[in-house]
Amino acid sequence: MASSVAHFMVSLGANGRVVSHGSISEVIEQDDKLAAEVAKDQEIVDRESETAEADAPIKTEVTADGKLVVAEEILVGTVSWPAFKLYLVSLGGNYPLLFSIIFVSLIGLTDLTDAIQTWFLGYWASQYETQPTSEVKVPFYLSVYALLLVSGCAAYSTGYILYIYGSMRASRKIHRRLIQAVLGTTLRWLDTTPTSRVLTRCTQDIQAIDQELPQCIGFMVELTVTILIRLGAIVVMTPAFLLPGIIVGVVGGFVGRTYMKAQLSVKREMSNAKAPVLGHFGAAITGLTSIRAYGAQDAFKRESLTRIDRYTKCARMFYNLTRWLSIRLDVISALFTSSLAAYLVYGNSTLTASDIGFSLSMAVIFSSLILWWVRVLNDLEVSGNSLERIDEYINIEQEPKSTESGQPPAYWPSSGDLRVEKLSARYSSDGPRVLHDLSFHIASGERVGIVGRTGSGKSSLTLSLLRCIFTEGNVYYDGIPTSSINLEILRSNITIIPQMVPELLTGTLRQNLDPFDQHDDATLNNALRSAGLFEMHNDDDDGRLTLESDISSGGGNLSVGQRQILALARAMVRGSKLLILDEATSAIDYKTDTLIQSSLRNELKDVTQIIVAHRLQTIMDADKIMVLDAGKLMEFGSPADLLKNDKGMFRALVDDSGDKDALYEMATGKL
Ligand SMILES: Nc1ncnc2c1ncn2[C@@H]1O[C@H](COP(=O)(O)OP(=O)(O)OP(=O)(O)O)[C@@H](O)[C@H]1O
Repeated sequence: MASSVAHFMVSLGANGRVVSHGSISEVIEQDDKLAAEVAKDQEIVDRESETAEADAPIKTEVTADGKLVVAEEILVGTVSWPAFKLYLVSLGGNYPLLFSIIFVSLIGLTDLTDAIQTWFLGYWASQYETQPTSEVKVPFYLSVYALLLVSGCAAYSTGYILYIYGSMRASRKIHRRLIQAVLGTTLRWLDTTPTSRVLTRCTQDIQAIDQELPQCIGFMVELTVTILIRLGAIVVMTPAFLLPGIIVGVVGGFVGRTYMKAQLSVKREMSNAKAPVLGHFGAAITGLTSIRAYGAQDAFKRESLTRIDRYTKCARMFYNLTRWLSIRLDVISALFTSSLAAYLVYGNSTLTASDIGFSLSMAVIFSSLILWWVRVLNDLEVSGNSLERIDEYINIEQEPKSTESGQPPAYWPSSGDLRVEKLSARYSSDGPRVLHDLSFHIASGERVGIVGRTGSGKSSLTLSLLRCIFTEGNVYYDGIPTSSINLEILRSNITIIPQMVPELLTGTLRQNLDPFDQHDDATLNNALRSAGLFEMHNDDDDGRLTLESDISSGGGNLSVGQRQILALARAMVRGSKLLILDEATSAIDYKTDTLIQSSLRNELKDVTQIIVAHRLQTIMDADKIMVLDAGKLMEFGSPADLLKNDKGMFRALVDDSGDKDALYEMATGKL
């Protein structure tokens, strides 16, 4: 594979030592083992390229069906009532209405006592104008003032403590529902939704629900109540200012709406412009070595600056819009306050000096709060969009939930007997069928190899056994139809090693093999041995893997082959009656693969094994072989029987293989 680009080659042994080095032909000459592997590799590459060419029309057809359509992301401007209701209901627990009334009343009480305090100070001061100083009952006024302060504080803290508890409950509840919805969704939804989008919902959007949204709602309630109480106080003192007050509110609201509409598209543009800046930066960091190697630093810098410029333009516009809003609202509030002041000072008002002072103080606060109100409303809409998006995810399609009747008898499954009748499958309810009326029977403990061209439906068959995709027909596992069993029970009784690179978790090898600490060391070590891990290195190797070896996130510190071996060991430890291996040993060398297959054969005798393999050697000694083509079952029988059929597909596959003779020997050796 490397021969077209490499001039120099280094061959490494299992212990990481250099076995031979030099030009490609020299190394191959020196190392017989490598020479044999190169020859085999070449055959596989040749065969695969032939298969790929033959498969090309199928692939195009598949793409033309457009089965995998990534769902479009919804960007909403205003928060819809259902989404808002979700939050309010979670906030108030079992009594959302009562909760809202109590919270708003307590905040109202706080504001009322605050307004009365200001008025009371004026009233107290006015006593000195009508009575001699010595007759003013200072302890009385001081006590009333202190009482007002204390009751204001008490109402505010009670209201907020209640609210904080409510918002924590809402966060927890919404988070739990989101995670449950994502974990319980269909494979189809996961297929069509990019992981990054799910991550954003579970991190950025949840963060908005944890922090910004409750803050905004709390502020909004507080500001609205404060504004109404201040306006009410002005109107009580100067009823003529009811109309101007309402006009200020309406004009302020109108300016605020205009601002919000304009800034929404600017903000959207800003976030569109931000992603490319971060994306480009991330790509530059990842590809730093290549950038330096090709001397492309300047080009990258230029591109980065162009993207930053685009972002800055939007950010500047956003800043200007904020200025636009502040100037208008400041002018409106200044007009309101100054006209009220002019009326109170020069009009024929009968108010006392302290009442005039009180009214003016209320007017200043009232008009300054309008700007805040608009800003908080805007923030509420932004964080409300997160709520909207989470609400959308909470309502995504779900797999069937567990029911009482889906509980199988305690003895189930006592065997790995699998009977499939007229099984058809599709990836979406309206998508094309990928499996067509498959019927077969696999007796308990049998090893069945599945072969077929790329796209023939091998992986789809394994997925339909686990009910991961839409199926029709019947599958009986140990005599019970899988469609009648709760999904979690069905899946916990079938072990599958899927086609992709196995995922491992950060922790020790032991935690990966036995996450619930249910097995002893002997069982775990046996599984590792059977899976072929100890075959890969000598006992005295420094880097030898043991149960205590650390595994980094995703198994990043292990080779793909080692990860596959661990996945196999994990499957052995689980002890299911049905084991499905979907190209589980594709990254493992021939020798280790042979060893794994023999231990699968010898140690898992009573386990039904379904093996999808890309090497015919892996499944040549299976009890039965299933040949699939375009989702149809073409052949099913023992390898020896299938080889007898001159026109058979399996026979053709074996005859095309470079190892034809060895394969025949393996198949007939079983006879
Ligand atoms: N996630 C998916 N969504 C929609 N269609 C799919 C999906 N995965 C596979 N298919 C389609 O199902 C059919 C069977 O694919 P499948 O992956 O089962 O084949 P396979 O035999 O396992 O191929 P390979 O050997 O390459 O793994 C193909 O037509 C393929 O396009």
